[in-house]
Amino acid sequence: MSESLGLSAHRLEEMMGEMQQTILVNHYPPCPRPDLAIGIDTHTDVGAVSCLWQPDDVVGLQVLREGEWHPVSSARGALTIIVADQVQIASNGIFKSPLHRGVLNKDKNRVSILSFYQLNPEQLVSPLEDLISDSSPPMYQPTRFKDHEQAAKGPLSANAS
Ligand SMILES: O=C(O)CCC(=O)C(=O)O
Ligand SMILES: [Fe+2]
Repeated sequence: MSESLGLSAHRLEEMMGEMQQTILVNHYPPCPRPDLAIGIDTHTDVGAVSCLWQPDDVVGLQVLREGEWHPVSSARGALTIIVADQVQIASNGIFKSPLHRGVLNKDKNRVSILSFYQLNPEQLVSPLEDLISDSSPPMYQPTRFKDHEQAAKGPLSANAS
């Protein structure tokens, strides 16, 4: 990911500092009225990146793009990588941390397994200097991970001004 921004291979990782991995297993039981209920409501992931494994063929992850919800299916056995907020900040908005949600299914169980890469609570993340120029001013202020986690509600907003 760093190299795709024209940076050295570990630049994003260095900005994130020592990360810890949190594993989460979600179970979505069948729901007779999926139109009236939600599994996991709209959010962005707050850490660096999230790896999602959907072991069943039941699609439940949706991402919001241009005002529309799109299902995200994975090839069998494949991991889906979700860019999270800290990579959006460090890349100065080039990588986007998508709004997503988990929806329910009428007659099928669904399990999703996630590995979140979280930061040390004191870790300070700011847009990488190499990505800042007169034409690309910083979109975010340096923010400690614990403060971001606390404030995280809804979409990540540009707050450098
Ligand atoms: O179950 C899913 O596919 C998404 C879960 C999710 O977004 C989360 O736990 O943060
Ligand atoms: Fe999520």
